[in-house]
Amino acid sequence: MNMMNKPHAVCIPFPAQGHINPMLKVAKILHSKGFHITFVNTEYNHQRFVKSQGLDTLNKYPSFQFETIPDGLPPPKNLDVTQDIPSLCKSTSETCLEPFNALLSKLNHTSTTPPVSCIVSDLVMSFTLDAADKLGIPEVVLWTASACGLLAYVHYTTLRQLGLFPLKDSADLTNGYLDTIVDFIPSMKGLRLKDLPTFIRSTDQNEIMVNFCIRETARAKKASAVLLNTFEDLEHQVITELSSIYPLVLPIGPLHTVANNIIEKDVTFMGSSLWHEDTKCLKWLESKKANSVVFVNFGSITVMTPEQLVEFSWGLANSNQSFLWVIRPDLVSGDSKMLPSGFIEETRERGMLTSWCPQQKVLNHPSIGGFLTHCGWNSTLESISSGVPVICWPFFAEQQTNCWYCCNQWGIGLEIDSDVKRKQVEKLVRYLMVEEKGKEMRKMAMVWKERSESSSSLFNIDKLINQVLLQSSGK
Ligand SMILES: O=c1ccn([C@@H]2O[C@H](COP(=O)(O)OP(=O)(O)O[C@H]3O[C@H](CO)[C@@H](O)[C@H](O)[C@H]3O)[C@@H](O)[C@H]2O)c(=O)[nH]1
Repeated sequence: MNMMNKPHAVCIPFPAQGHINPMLKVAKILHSKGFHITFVNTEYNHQRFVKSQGLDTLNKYPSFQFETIPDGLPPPKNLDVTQDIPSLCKSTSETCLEPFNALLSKLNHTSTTPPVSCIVSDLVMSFTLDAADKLGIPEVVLWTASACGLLAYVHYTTLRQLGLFPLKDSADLTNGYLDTIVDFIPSMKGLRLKDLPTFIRSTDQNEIMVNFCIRETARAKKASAVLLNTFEDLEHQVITELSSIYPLVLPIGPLHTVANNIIEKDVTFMGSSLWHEDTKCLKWLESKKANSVVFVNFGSITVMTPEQLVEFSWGLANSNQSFLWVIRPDLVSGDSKMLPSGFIEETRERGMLTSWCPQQKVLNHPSIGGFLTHCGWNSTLESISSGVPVICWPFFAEQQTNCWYCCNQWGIGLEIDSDVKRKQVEKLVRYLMVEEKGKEMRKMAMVWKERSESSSSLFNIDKLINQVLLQSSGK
């Protein structure tokens, strides 16, 4: 197709690793289907992206270009950290519309680029809907977390109406109140308040994240479609419920495996990590027996205390199992970030530590038998599509909801108490890796892997392109 006649999708993720990964997959899929792509990062993340991927890689294809807008925050001192999420939510919603409008106008006045015909935005960047409105082009929004997470956020308003948010007293955080069963969210019976996205655990009715989530999930109703990085079998009831709330809901996941079926070789070269990936661990995994290694990784945002680091360390050491543990440079809060003395010596023969790894490749390695995870949605879905059961230590946001589904609905998860203790880590790791029940969970995870491969997501991607993006742009 002549370059100037191509439909042109501007893809804009929320500026965090767990959002960039799935958006880049969508962008690559659309590129393979003939779209010209402009991928918009924040200036800060683009610098990190250039550092980890290399400028040549990013500039390789004229029909897949990168642009930036400022995030509205002062630049962090360190180039390798995840920025504060509430601050990013506030600043993107308050400051990004103007530079985004200016960027769209620039693209529309560039003679070598086809006019922008649609926007694919993160659902939590709803300022972009105003930009699409101004240009009279369609916008679809991508929800990068679980469908159950989205439905729970949609019901934040109900929690407020019922007086369950804000909490009456901070004592409610510890006195058992969070065990209250929530019975008013259709298709999500049996969850407790503590299984809902964590931002409602506050006595402040102006809590930034609660108000942000209420606003963004409501504004998404204006989009032409809501894309979900999940698959029908996994979250059927929740997806049906969401379809009664939003005009068009399209499950198109797991994006990382669906994309493998579609993406042309040309753009597979480009990774999406903001950190440099250490690939030595893949070699190390080669030396291990099938299903014998626990993979430990808490995503890009989780922060733990030095005490929690110590409990995990001794729990892993005492389990006597092999492990690959990713400790991000900013994983531990405070000044004392040391692993406990004696830990390295004790685990030298069976433990490997690194600071960032190619996670999907690791999870697909035959040596991996279990995943100790924070239950970020990408990690959960990557584990499911690799047939690997999980031990969950949810940190914040909708990770608690994902954990509940892993443990109570999908049969692939065990939960570690938030106040983590070494004894429980040791016990659950051994349970998963050695005991019969753990083997059953691994079989269940394999069932989900197969179901994820035969999902209707490919059909939904065609529907997205033919009935939404191309229809409305007249291409
Ligand atoms: O060493 C590593 C560590 C992580 N990853 C990748 O980084 C992503 C991490 O995403 P996720 O597991 O979802 O964790 P977070 O970074 O914490 O994700 C944020 O975004 C998710 C999607 O919206 C939400 O589900 C989470 O709650 C939110 O914290 C995944 O694709 C991983 O494969 C790597 O490639 N290498």
